[in-house]
Amino acid sequence: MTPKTTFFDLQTGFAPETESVSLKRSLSTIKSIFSNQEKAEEILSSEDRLVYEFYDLGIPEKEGNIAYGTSILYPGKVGDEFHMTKGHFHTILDTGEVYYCLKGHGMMMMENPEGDVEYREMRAGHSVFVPGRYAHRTINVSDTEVFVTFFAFRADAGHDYGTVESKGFRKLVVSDGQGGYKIIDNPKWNSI
Ligand SMILES: O=P(O)(O)OC[C@H]1O[C@H](O)[C@H](O)[C@@H](O)[C@@H]1O
Ligand SMILES: [Fe+2]
Repeated sequence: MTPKTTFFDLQTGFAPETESVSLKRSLSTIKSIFSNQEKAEEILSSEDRLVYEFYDLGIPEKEGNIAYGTSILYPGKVGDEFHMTKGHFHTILDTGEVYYCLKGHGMMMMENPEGDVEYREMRAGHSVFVPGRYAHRTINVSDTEVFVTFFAFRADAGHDYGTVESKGFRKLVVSDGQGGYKIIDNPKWNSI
């Protein structure tokens, strides 16, 4: 490989000049992650919406490489639950990842197979190191502003979505009804 320069817009997170693709996750494709399924179906009965998108710069997934890009999480809620990413473990479980917030206000929610839960609030300028073994998802807790992060992790780590898809996360981040957020136990968390 040769060195690579990529411009990311600090306001939007977009990388307009690259040949890289932004992968889009609309509500219809991730609806099952939200706790209020009736609300998700109600929204989808009138129209689909883009929940987040992220850049995959196409760095080869081989040992020694670092994958990186931006993730752009649009504001919105499904019921009282804020827009969030699917979330995943890394296939190489003990793989850390670093996130740096470029814009907005969000949360990094993390949990490991032993059931330890950690979450960190993020605003522009904050970085969060997600340790190995922790599943991670980002959540946009603003009702109005996009939440933009830059991320980097070992390129061959892989994504394990299955565990989160079947069990969910132990905690949910929901509106407190007063313009803020609160963290609650996930009533549907499946420990089987
Ligand atoms: O993979 P998701 O849980 O849908 O999240 C989308 C993306 O968010 C991040 O920023 C990660 O570092 C990416 O590796 C990930 O694929
Ligand atoms: Fe990750």
